[in-house]
Amino acid sequence: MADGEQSIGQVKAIVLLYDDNSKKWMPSGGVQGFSLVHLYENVNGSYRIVGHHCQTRQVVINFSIPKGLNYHEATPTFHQWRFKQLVYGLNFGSEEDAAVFSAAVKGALCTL
Ligand SMILES: CC(=O)N[C@@H](Cc1ccccc1Cl)C(=O)N1CCC[C@]12C=C[C@@H]1CC[C@@H](C(=O)N3CC[C@@H]4C=C[C@H]5[C@H](C)C[C@@H](C(=O)O)N5C(=O)[C@H]43)N1C2=O
Repeated sequence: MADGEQSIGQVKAIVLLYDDNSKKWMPSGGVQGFSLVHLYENVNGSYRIVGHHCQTRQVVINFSIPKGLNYHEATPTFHQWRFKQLVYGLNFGSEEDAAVFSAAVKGALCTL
């Protein structure tokens, strides 16, 4: 978390990237498993989705939310979005976590 940022939501989710060649969802950072995914709000009004893998502590996602992002809820526990040739997927541990995170992202999007 950079200075001037605060977490306005955190959930556990598996962070995935879609591999167009193999047509498969691959774990971001190459290691299967859950990450702690935060939605950070910056004092400058911007938002980032940042996730750290629970075992490796790697940063597996560091995504600045652009105005007008199409955040797609494919299923109650799998949400996804496209940005610059990348497709991100969040596979949540529960429908509750998914709903909490989705509400936070949609709340952020409506301020952009
Ligand atoms: C117009 C457009 O871009 N549309 C995108 C979706 C989108 C819409 C609007 C805005 C943005 C985006 Cl991104 C699209 O359709 N895309 C983006 C790339 C891939 C895909 C294309 C085809 C396949 C077909 C099926 C589905 C898929 O991938 N789904 C379904 C749910 C299901 C849930 C969980 C995961 C699980 C973790 C592993 C695996 C499993 O279940 O084994 N799996 C899945 O199979 C997961 N696809 C897609 O999402």
